[in-house]
Amino acid sequence: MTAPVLSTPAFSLFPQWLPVAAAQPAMSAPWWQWVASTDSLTARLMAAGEPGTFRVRLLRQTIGLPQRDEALALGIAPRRYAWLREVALCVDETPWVVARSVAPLHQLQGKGLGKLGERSLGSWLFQQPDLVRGPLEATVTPPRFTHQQPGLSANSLWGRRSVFEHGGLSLLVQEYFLSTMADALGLPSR
Ligand SMILES: C=C(O[C@@H]1C=C(C(=O)O)C=C[C@H]1O)C(=O)O
Repeated sequence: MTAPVLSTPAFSLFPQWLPVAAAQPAMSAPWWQWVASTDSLTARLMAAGEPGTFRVRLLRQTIGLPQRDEALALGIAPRRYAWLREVALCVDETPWVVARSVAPLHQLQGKGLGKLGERSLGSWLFQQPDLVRGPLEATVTPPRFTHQQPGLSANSLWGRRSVFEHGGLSLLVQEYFLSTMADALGLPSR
């Protein structure tokens, strides 16, 4: 199926992020299963690969300024410092997904996220009984945070984002599915 919205030249006039339902006409059914799922992506990737081959590779964890669209998604001022975490979710040492998570610094106290290291943020999040996930949005624009690793950003097929709420913390999670994952699982190009 062709992409009625995403492939038109006018798409550049649309917001970068679309509600996932608005992107569905441009998305194959196999990709919809991944992009629109609301359960733990970590758990899904663990189940999709050979047992014991899933790993979170920490690319960067730091304190810095969020991108403008990230601040808007979190409802914070753009010049407000945030906790930034960038990872590659790997199966058998191959990155399948790259993710960037952003949380307002002042909400992080006592959460212990600084010590997460290469343990999955998703595994921690989905253990929280009061966890609420906001609406999913999708994009075809490649991630900016992997620009210095061209192999990663150039291979992004779909991106998605949503805000998790837990115990006074708002955490924006953005995940980009790479063509390496499509190749390994026999998924279509989009
Ligand atoms: C939100 C989840 O967490 C995943 C794990 C991440 C991490 O360790 O930084 C980041 C984003 C997600 O891809 C999930 O598993 O659904």
